Amino acid sequence: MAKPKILIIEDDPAVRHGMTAFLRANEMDVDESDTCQKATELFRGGGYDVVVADYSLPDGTSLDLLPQFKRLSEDTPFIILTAHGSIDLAVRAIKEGAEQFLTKPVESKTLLVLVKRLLQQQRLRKRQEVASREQPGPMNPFQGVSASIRRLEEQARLMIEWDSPVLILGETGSGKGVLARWIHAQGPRREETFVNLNCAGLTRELLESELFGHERGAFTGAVAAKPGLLEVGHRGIVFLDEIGDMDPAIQPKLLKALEEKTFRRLGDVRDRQVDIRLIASTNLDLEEMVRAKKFRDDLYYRVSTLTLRIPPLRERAEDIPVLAMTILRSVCSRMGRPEVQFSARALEALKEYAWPGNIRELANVLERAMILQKGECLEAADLGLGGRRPSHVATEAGLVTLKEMERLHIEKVLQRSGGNVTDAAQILGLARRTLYDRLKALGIATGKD
Ligand SMILES: Nc1ncnc2c1ncn2[C@@H]1O[C@H](COP(=O)(O)OP(=O)(O)OP(=O)(O)O)[C@@H](O)[C@H]1O
Repeated sequence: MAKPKILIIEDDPAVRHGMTAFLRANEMDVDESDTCQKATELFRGGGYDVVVADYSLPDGTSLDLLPQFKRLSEDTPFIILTAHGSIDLAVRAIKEGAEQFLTKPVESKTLLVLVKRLLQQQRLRKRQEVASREQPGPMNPFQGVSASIRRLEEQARLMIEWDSPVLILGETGSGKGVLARWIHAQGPRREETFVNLNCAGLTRELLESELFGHERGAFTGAVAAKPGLLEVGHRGIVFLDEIGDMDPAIQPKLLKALEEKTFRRLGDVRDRQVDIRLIASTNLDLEEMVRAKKFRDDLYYRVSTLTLRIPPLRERAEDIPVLAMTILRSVCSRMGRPEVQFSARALEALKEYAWPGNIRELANVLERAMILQKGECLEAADLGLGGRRPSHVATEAGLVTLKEMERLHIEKVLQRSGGNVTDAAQILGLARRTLYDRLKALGIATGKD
């Protein structure tokens, strides 16, 4: 990954060299200028992530540069340094669009922290922009014509207004998260936060501190206090994915938060008030887990007040064409390609296949097909379903071969890591090379690393 690129504009050589050397030693790419003119030339070349400029320069001030630079690149943060900490100047600088104002002498470490924070904010902003462009609104979880999906929509609409918890049941990849987001977007809490947490694979300590937060010193490594998701989601919706995997020791605390609307951060002595709507989901049989005493019955009764069950794709094959076309359209637009159609045979193949990984698997198959084929029509052979098991062979719901399970699991982890193979390999406990070999053997395309 390219290093962040910083432009330092400072006419005092000692100060300039000091800042440059320190930022370079901290993995940043630094260009220097001692005048406004040279800085303008450099900045026009583009690609700067942060500008650090002394106020007073031999041929002008950084307030002369600021509006020009903002016109050229509005998103590049601008830090102004000055020897005279004047409130007036600071107010003008901020009004003109400067992100920060620092009084000299500036400690290198302070500058580094500030630059890093601005870089992080910039990254976050970009990610949010991308996300909002990719998803103009929440996805429609009820695409299709089947009676079961219409029934699900009717039931879900009845549940929107209330504060009672909702339990969403469904196989892996069937769209439980999409439905939870839809409920949030339609309901009275839509302006408030939606936070989600996957309870699977987290140690008890981590899950507890993620949910309830902790005070400083609550455990080794708790160097600062941190609010939990219940606090962050106050007034909004907390979506707990895979609640069946929640450690039994945490379950009574969650029940207390739901029933009494209070909870306690780890290491804290006082209760805090919280108002959340809980949406939980699982692909496990929670009732069976209650019978087997693996899940608390009181929590089960509380979270399952309102239950929605998403049918697996293979039970609503008539919905597959609509879903596939919607997903294909969004893949094309993400890739900047003109719209692609399915051949009649390809649609048949999609309907015949069992889809043990449900909509997630469908989306992955279509994305891979689009990466590998460049024409205007997707044929059955382009889908690569040949080696996979058609629906009439999958005799019992959810029963798949070990190889299919491996493929599904890898696809799921890749999805969670945003397609990043290095991160996925780490989650799977594999060497990156080994994961690449498995991807090749299973015919999984990633599109990026
Ligand atoms: N109605 C839909 N339209 C388009 N894409 C969808 C739809 N439902 C789900 N998807 C896509 O399928 C994938 C899986 O969806 P989601 O994460 O909601 O499933 P899930 O049931 O919560 O999965 P898991 O059991 O792994 O938690 C996501 O990439 C999502 O974008």
